[in-house]
Amino acid sequence: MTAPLDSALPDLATARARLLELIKELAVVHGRVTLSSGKEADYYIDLRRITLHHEASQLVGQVMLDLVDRAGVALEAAGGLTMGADPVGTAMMHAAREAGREVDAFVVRKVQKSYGMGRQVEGPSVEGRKVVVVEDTSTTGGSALTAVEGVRNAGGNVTAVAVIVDRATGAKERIEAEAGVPYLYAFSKDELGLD
Ligand SMILES: O=P(O)(O)OC[C@H]1O[C@H](OP(=O)(O)OP(=O)(O)O)[C@H](O)[C@@H]1O
Ligand SMILES: O=C(O)c1cc(=O)[nH]c(=O)[nH]1
Repeated sequence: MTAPLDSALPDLATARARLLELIKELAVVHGRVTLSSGKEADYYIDLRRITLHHEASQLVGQVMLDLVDRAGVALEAAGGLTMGADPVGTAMMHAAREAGREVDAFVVRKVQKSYGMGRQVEGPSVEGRKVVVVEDTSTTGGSALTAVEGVRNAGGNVTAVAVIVDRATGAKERIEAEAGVPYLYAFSKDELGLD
C-alpha cells in the first residue's frame, strides 16, 4: 500500500526556497533560443516544467498568492494569456481555497472565440471584479499586456500583473507605463544565477 501524501502546506520561506531550487533544477535551459517576441536569448526558463509539476505547482500557488498579498493588492480572480499563465492562475485559486479564501481563475484566449459564448476571457465572469493578471515569465511584457486588455474589455478591474520569474528585459517598465498597474515578480533572474 502506498503511504498517503502529506498534504500539509510548507511554511512560506520553505515553499519559496524549494520552488527556487526546483526552477533552477528543472526549468532553466542554457543555449541560443528564439523567444515569443522573435528576439534571441542565451537562456530559456521553461516554467511549464514547474507549473505542471506534481510538487512545484502547489508551491507556485502559495508563493504567488503571498507575493500579491504582501504587495497589498486585492484579488478576486487570477489568470492570464493562455497557455503559460493558465496553471499559474489555477495554482493560486487552489492555494487561496486552502486558506479559506474565494479566488477564481480565468483564461484569456489569444483570439476571441468566434462561436459558442464568443468570449476571450473564459471562466467565472471577471466583470466588476478585482483581477490579477499572471504570467509564468515576462520578456517584453507583450503577452501580459494582451491579457490586461482582454480583461479590461470584459469589464475586469486589473489590480496588478504578477509573474513567477522576471527576466529583467523591460517588462516591468513597459507594463507599469502602459497598463498603469504594479508589476510584481516572485524571483529575479539574479536569484536564478542568470546574467
Ligand atoms: O513578455 P513576452 O515577450 O510576451 O514573452 C513572455 C511570454 O512568452 C511565453 O509564452 P509563449 O508566447 O511562448 O506562449 P505559450 O504560453 O502558449 O507557450 C511565456 O509563457 C509568456 O507568456
Ligand atoms: O520570451 C519568451 O518567449 C520566454 C522566455 C522564457 O524564459 N521562457 C518562456 O517560456 N518564454
